[in-house]
Amino acid sequence: MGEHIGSIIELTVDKIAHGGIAVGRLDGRVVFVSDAIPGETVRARVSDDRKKSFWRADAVEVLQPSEHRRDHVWSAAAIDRDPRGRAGGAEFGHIALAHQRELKRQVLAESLQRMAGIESDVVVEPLPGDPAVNGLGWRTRIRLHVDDQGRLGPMASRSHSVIPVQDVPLATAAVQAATPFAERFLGLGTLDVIAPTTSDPRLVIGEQKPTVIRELVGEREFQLDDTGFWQVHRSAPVALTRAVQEAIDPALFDPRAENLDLYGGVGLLAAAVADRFGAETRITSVESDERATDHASENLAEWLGASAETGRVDRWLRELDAGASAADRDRLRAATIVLDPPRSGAGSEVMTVLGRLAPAQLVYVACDPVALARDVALAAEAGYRLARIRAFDLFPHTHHVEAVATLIRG
Ligand SMILES: C[S@@+](CC[C@H](N)C(=O)[O-])C[C@H]1O[C@@H](n2cnc3c(N)ncnc32)[C@H](O)[C@@H]1O
Repeated sequence: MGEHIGSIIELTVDKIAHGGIAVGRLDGRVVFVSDAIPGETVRARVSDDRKKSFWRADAVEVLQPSEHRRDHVWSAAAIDRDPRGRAGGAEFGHIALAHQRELKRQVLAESLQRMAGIESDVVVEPLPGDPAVNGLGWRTRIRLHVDDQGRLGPMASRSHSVIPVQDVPLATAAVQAATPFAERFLGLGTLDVIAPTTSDPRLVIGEQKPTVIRELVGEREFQLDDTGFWQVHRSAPVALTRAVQEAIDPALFDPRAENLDLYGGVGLLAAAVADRFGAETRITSVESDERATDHASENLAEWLGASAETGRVDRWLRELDAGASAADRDRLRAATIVLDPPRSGAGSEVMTVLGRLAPAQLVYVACDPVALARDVALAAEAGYRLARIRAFDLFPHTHHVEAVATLIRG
């Protein structure tokens, strides 16, 4: 093993796998090929032959292009570059935008089918305005790294080397204009460029101390740290607010129940729930980052029944489960629980406790289709069924997709 690395193979790829990599076969062996589109015949350079069952390779030449192939939206990531020198973060940039959504749909539908036994007719919806600008200019935040000459760039898509760039076309015009491409940052690890909705763009250099910024979602303002989590697409906070509001079955919603917003960040989705169901709404937002919880407390201050607590969701739920009185359990059974976990998903411990608490409905916001499908399958073991699912292209030109699923008992 190792003797095939660097060799050029020719193959046709026929499907897309989780992670946005195309899959083909060579002499019966599965090969995961980056920068290829299902249906294409490509020449690819083998990058990993350590496993018996599959190899990895990077497309270097397209022999029979897909009708969906386009010039890459980012020259720094294009196929004419050596694979090790291609910028990461836009791995679908060579695919027509509508077809990117179709490939994301396939991955989501296939994950639900394979892991949870669910046939779904989910579609991936573009965010308003994106198709008209070919899915560019959406990132309100970028993280760039510094190379050994102090230049700025993303990591290469398949290595840990920094690829110096002169543009970041997925970023908003404000972020692009504020990015100091010509400057040198020798010795500094990272540079974040952030364009908040209420103030000028700002740079966060290395491990700089956090500064409080404000973001507008519709008419509502949220405070947060410039180093903290916020949805990246300029339209994502509004889109997810509406999607979560619509995902809640009002017939199952009880404003006086023990409603929860798990993995709550600075309270965006707790506010979405309280905004929809009014001043009486009780909801607790749970988040592990203490500073984010402090901001959430401020952001939720107008609702008397809304609060924010710092805690790891698994531990917090375990303690809730262990200490709940009969009356608490009734309020939890009547609850709507929104959860928006990181990429790894909620996982079995959290889903098991949720199953025991048996809330009326779960609204699961997911940024990873496989983690979602696994957790939907775990919820099914606890008696929940997938009542509704929508998916959104919150990350055009990447393989990422966001889904909002409603799970109800019975
Ligand atoms: C995908 S973000 C969602 C934040 C929020 N719902 C929003 O839309 O702005 C996930 C959040 O979960 C937090 N988090 C990650 N792991 C956690 C854990 N085990 N327990 C609690 N919070 C966690 C992160 O700090 C982050 O704020």
